[in-house]
Amino acid sequence: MSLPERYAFIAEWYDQNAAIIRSYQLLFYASDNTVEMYDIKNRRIFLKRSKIDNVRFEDLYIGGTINVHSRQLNLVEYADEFTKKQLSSKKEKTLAMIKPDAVSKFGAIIDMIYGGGFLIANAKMIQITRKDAEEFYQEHVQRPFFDKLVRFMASGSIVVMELMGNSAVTEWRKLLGPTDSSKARSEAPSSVRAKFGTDQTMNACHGSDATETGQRETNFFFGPEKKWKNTAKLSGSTCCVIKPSAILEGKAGKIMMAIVEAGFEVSALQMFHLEKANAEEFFEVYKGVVNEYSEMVQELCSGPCFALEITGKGERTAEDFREFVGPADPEIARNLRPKTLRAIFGRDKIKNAVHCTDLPEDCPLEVAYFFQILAD
Ligand SMILES: Nc1ncnc2c1ncn2[C@@H]1O[C@H](COP(=O)(O)OP(=O)(O)OP(=O)(O)O)[C@@H](O)[C@H]1O
Repeated sequence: MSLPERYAFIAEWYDQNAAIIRSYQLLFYASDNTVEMYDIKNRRIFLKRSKIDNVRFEDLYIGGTINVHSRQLNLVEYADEFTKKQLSSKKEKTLAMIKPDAVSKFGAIIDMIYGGGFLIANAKMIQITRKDAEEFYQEHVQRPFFDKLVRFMASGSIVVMELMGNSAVTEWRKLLGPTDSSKARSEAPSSVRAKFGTDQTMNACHGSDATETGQRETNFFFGPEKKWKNTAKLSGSTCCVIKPSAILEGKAGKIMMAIVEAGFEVSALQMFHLEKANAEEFFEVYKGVVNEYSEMVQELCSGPCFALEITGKGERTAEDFREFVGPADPEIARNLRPKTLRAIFGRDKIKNAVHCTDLPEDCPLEVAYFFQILAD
């Protein structure tokens, strides 16, 4: 199907130096994936029509963020009727939740989500209370399984995700399969619940059941009203960041699976859309030390990244994980340490799949940077 020519959005950028929000009209030409921008206030062209590597048609939706020349732009509105008409029904939002029984399989589930063509716009691992679960599942309060359900939902960590895509609500429910995991195994054997569900209550994942529910439920977990406690331990752990290019290449779920298969535990997880200033601050120790510092910063803020807190090997966690990640240059890794993460998933020195904390003494700082300072 050939896509219509031009989509228009209002994009906002928070200019930290001037401490003001600047607004732009952003045009995306689908025929050649080029972007053009106008500064609305000054009525001037801001960016001549050009190709921006990491901006794809899939990333353009209201509430989404894109990175144009190290500026993180928030897409806040459609800028014309054509774009609104074309995209509002297509770019649907839904809540996906990995329930406590399947949290250990989060990598495989995230891999199925990317494989299913969804975009993950937001994600975090949290622990909810029984009261939160009662509020979330209030429509089921009269059902006989209510007590069992809310007890189960508060029994361990969960991962909540905002999925975007064409008919995301229906498509995600299709991928989930029937509510009862046994029925899923007989009727939809390749579904998420068939593969990872246990029974009728412990059925691996949740999905919103209608467009309005998708809006309400994503707002419940990602809106401004509630604060959620992440699951980071903040000690005895190390930090891993799955870089934007690896996510773009669809490798995030596979990287997570490999980490767990190697015997590590992921005790916290969150998706971040880093501003350039944050990426610079996070990589500060490499400034003036590593030649590729600017490119590393550029890569880290070029799109969403996943921050993971890694535990599971006691006092050896930091060193063992560093070993498992392998040399910074994937080419060298492929020659010397072919089983390491970077050898398998890295592309080049900058797009080397993951960052991990180098020195054990920096682990608490790096973990805290994501899970205390940046986390909401
Ligand atoms: N008959 C039942 N016995 C036990 N638990 C049930 C039963 N029916 C539903 N549940 C639990 O309550 C949840 C919500 O039920 P609902 O009918 O909304 O199912 P669903 O829409 O397939 O699942 P979800 O809303 O979690 O995506 C189910 O996912 C399951 O965990």
